[in-house]
Amino acid sequence: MTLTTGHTDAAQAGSGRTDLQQFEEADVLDVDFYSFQQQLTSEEQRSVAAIRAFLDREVRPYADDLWEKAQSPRHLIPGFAELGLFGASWPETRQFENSAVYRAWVALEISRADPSTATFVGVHSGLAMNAIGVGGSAEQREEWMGPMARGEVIGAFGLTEPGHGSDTAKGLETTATRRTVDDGAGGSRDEWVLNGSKRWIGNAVFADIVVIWARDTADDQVKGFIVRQPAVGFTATKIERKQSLRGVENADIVLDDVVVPESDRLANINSFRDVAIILRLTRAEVAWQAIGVAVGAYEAALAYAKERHQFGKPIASFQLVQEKLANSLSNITASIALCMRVSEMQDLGIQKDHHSAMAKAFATARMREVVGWCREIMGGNGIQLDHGVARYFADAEAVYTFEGTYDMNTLIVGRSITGIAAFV
Ligand SMILES: Cc1cc2nc3c(=O)[nH]c(=O)nc-3n(C[C@H](O)[C@H](O)[C@H](O)COP(=O)(O)OP(=O)(O)OC[C@H]3O[C@@H](n4cnc5c(N)ncnc54)[C@H](O)[C@@H]3O)c2cc1C
Repeated sequence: MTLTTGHTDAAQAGSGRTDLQQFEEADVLDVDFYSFQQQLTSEEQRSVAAIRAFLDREVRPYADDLWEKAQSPRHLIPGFAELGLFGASWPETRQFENSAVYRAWVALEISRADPSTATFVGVHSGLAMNAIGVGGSAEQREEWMGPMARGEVIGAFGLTEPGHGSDTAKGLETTATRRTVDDGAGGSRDEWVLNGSKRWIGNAVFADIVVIWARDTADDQVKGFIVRQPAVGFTATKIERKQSLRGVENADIVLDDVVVPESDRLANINSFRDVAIILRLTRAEVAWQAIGVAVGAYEAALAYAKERHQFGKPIASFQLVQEKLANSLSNITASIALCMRVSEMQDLGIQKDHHSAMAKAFATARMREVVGWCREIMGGNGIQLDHGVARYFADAEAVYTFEGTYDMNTLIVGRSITGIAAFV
């Protein structure tokens, strides 16, 4: 059934098209409202298009199902590797020279299709590969980066502990004790003994290597260790009954006298300051992931608003629904503008902790508003997986919290404004 709104503009009457048809044809349907993607090179644009097509084919149709079953999309690892999703920022593993803005759009696209899949990729390629890329020696990079880019080795990143999330820099309790042992051939070798526990560690139940952050009992500084799996004394137990990012398999980890050779200690990590370099890089990408969550919800709500009729009209014709759609697109557009600059600053080598902290706090707060409005547009159907918004609505909560909560990122910005750290 074709509906009109009774609008009688002469030009429109001449065109013979209804208000709804004109609305459908208008370019406001494109979420890249200010054509930000024009900044990508043609090679980057082609790659984003190929990734989007893969996601539409292989991820979108199954995302709700995996979410319900609380399973990671492990079967897609070869496809992701072929598309160059792993290690795209590193010269030794990238498929072509690319910008941080390109990688950011890729993060947005994956999250737009499925935030759990984006987190799975983010943990492996962002956190674990960056830990080795930033903190590893030439030999460690040589050993791990290629196999990780090809998806032959999957990584996890173990920082958070049951008692320490926001205060890991100060509070980290997991210990690393260095010792020298007889090598059985008349010489000696150095090794480390790790003890403690970790919580929320993504991919850890099936990862081939888990980067564990622990405090050196000799100098009290945080060091990083590549723990090869399986390892004696290491257990990872899947966290069940999550209600957000269910497609990410998170684990509680126990380290009970886990022995790691000195050659598997990340050679260039000397304190938590070095860990912060990794978090700065990934935090900016999580801001883009948040935009993808908002876009996914917005697109589903927009389609629904045009289909769903109440009072004899599509609900998209009601001013209050249009306000929610307009505010959602404004939030998305403002977040993209902010995050574009942060990504450009990364390429320019001038991105600081407070820049990515502001992007993460801002984009996740705007995302949370968008998923709320989009859920509301769907009425009762908004709480059911089948209608396309509920998953984004639930997933937004974890994205708001991990890689530094909204509060902590805001306080990092506050520290840069005032020179006073409110969180020590
Ligand atoms: C789905 C998911 C995946 C994750 N994946 C990983 C992973 O792969 N690896 C990993 O290491 N970690 C991971 N995390 C952990 C994540 O980084 C932490 O949850 C996050 O840092 C917050 O820590 P917390 O949950 O312990 O909360 P807490 O630190 O206990 O914070 C609780 C509340 O107190 C507030 N708060 C704390 N301190 C202050 C302060 N000084 N001022 C004001 N407010 C404050 C916080 O903002 C928050 O609202 C993951 C978490 C989730 C949910």
